[in-house]
Amino acid sequence: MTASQQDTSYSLAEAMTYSVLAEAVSWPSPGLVSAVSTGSHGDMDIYTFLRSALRIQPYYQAAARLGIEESGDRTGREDLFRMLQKLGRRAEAGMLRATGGVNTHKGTIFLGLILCAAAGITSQGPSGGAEPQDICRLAGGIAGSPLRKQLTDILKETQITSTGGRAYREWRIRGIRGEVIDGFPSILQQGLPSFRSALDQGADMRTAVIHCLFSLMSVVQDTTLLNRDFDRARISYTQACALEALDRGSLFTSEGRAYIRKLEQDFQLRSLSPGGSADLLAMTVALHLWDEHQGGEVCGEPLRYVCHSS
Ligand SMILES: CC(C)(COP(=O)(O)OP(=O)(O)OC[C@H]1O[C@@H](n2cnc3c(N)ncnc32)[C@H](O[C@H]2O[C@H](COP(=O)(O)OP(=O)(O)OP(=O)(O)O)[C@@H](O)[C@H]2O)[C@@H]1O)[C@@H](O)C(=O)NCCC(=O)NCCS
Ligand SMILES: Nc1ncnc2[nH]cnc12
Repeated sequence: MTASQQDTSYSLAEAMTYSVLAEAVSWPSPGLVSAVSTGSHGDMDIYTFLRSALRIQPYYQAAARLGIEESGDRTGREDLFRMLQKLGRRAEAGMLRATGGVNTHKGTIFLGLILCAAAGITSQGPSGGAEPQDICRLAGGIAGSPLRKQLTDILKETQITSTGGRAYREWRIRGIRGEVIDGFPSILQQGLPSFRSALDQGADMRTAVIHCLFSLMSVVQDTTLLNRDFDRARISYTQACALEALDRGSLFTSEGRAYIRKLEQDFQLRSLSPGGSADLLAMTVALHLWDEHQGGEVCGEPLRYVCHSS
């Protein structure tokens, strides 16, 4: 691997880690952990997320390197996914050591490794491109087939342990797997447009991040919401609340901000935590930063949007 390719893998991973941290610290985020709240969680706070995100960064870089290497010798997408799975399990083990056994970023690891690998591949293309739609489509190409097989296998299992697996068997809700299989429609159709629209209106990073969160919450089939109470109405309720927040102007109006403050209390009372939307939010920010900087140095120099919020 050349020095330039090493630099690219580092920059991709740095932007991904920045995005995971930006998601975690931003507020108000009903039910989620932030810099000012532990949301619906009694077992983790923002410092748990800081430790977890920094532990995961080397695995994001390793995934980007796998993508860069794959783009050269074409090891084949099934082999690449198998290597990412092994990396994902090691990253999860590292996360659990860093958090004392708490699941902060299981979904963020899964999504981030696949997207970092896809971004590694596109970075080696003729244009060195980092177009979000190209990266998301490629990510779906890497993981789609094995994930569709996982869903088929779930229907044959007698003992389903994971929430996502149960949701698929009971209601055919595909959750995180569906997002990847379909090439991240929630990000491309909702998350990225709302994030960029907020930034273009002059919003600071925190405001744009939270506006994007509500945009994602309004459409995502987030099976995390089923962890505490396996009732699919929790998904539709969360989507309806997010839509209402957007209709009232999101963080851009006093009415929207007042409604969101009420949601924070309501989600804690109902023990709702939209962790899946939080994962997709982090991925949205990373795709935006990659596109802004075409895989070059992202966080090492003042960014138009990041320094805007400083
Ligand atoms: C492929 C897997 C990730 C699938 O895992 P699983 O079968 O367990 O599926 P789910 O339970 O449905 O989802 C797992 C996590 O994925 C996030 N998520 C859920 N829905 C979506 C969605 N629609 N879009 C995107 N992401 C989604 C979510 O993760 C986040 O929430 C977790 C924190 O919330 P919390 O409520 O605290 O969760 P818990 O602590 O578990 O509950 P409590 O104890 O607090 O009550 C955190 O993980 C966030 O990231 C879901 O939790 C899995 O099979 C897998 O990882 N496989 C191995 C690795 C692999 O295959 N890698 C391939 C390439 S890397
Ligand atoms: N900020 C956050 N709070 C709770 N769960 C999460 N999963 C991902 N980000 C999260």
